[in-house]
Amino acid sequence: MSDSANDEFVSAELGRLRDSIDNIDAAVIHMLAERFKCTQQVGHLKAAHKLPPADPAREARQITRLRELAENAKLDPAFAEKFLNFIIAEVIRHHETIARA
Ligand SMILES: C=C(O[C@@H]1C=C(C(=O)O)C=C[C@H]1O)C(=O)O
Repeated sequence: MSDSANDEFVSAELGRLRDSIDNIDAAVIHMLAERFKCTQQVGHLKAAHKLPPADPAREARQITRLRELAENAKLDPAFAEKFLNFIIAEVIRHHETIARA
């Protein structure tokens, strides 16, 4: 293959893969937005019934489940756990804000 044909192939492949990455990123954002809509409702329910913002037992069950899902999907389970903990920390922050309001 000539250099210029090779450059064209590489740039078409990069474009094709980046189009998929952009679609996946959009799906992740939409799914996260839906998740936060649910967790906001949980926050209001907890505040109305004087329940604590965090539920460590529930979190432990989610982490076990997500690590297993990650392993089956060939995703690093440590990364999956860090990602879930990052999201949960933000949810708990929201719940604390709702409880104070
Ligand atoms: C959403 C909840 O509140 C918190 C946030 C969680 C989450 O984002 O998944 C899980 C447990 C709680 O610490 C819940 O209790 O279900």
